[in-house]
Amino acid sequence: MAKETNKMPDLHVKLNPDSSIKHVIGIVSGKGGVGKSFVTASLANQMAKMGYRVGILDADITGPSIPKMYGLHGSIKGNDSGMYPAEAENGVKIMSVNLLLQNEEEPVIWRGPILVNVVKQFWSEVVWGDLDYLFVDMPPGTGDVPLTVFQSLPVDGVIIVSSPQELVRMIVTKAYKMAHMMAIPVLGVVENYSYVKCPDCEKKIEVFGQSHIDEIVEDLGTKVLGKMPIRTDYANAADAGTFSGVLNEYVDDALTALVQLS
Ligand SMILES: Nc1ncnc2c1ncn2[C@@H]1O[C@H](COP(=O)(O)OP(=O)(O)OP(=O)(O)O)[C@@H](O)[C@H]1O
Repeated sequence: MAKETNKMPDLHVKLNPDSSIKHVIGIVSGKGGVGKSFVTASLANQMAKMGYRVGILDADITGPSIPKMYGLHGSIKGNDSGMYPAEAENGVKIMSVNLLLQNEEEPVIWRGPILVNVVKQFWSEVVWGDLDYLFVDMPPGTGDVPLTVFQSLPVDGVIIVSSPQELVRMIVTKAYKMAHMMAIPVLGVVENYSYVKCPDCEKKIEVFGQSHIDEIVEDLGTKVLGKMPIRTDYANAADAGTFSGVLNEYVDDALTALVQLS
């Protein structure tokens, strides 16, 4: 009789043979619209500026916003080795379903198993080349795709993005616990929309109310890696497709955590 074992099966997918990736970082959030893609792209830009070779795997298949932020459209080429990611002006390599669609305004209405396979293919069939950091922009929540990324890719750590709102404790805790259950280290939390600075008097106005993130991270045993204000100049750059020129100055602690992985 076969011996019973408690060991979980290894579901890791093989990386494309023409690629080598030193660190895989998941950017997650418990709920939508908190600025996950914004934080992903901000970290990618800063790391690229520091001289690292950086890519973004857009795993937010049904709500992809990364290509538009960088002004990229349907430019994916392929050959027998695989698909080649698009390259932003600052050298960040990007793979997203929006770059594969003939009409990027067509909605992606795919069931979970198909979404999951696309994410795996973005790992196994994309010729990323040599990268120091691959950022995975996850869909919000704790569904099929985040689960697949955690099980199939060698994720070194996750950064949770949140906003200062009512339900934040529950939402951040869920994202934290999911990573913990998958044995993936949580590098910390970036709070977005923390405040807006009055252009006349420089006063910080907490539009979404007082932040509780410091207490929440302390309870969880993790740390705050940045508090980002609402910045219309950054938002305009994202809308204009010129985000590669944005060097977000509020994520320094996240950059330090990333560099320390090396
Ligand atoms: N700090 C900020 N200042 C100004 N605009 C911001 C900021 N953060 C995010 N935005 C804008 O808010 C919108 C939502 O951000 P983003 O797409 O990054 O959210 P998301 O969490 O990835 O969304 P989804 O859950 O749909 O994937 C975008 O238009 C983005 O440019």
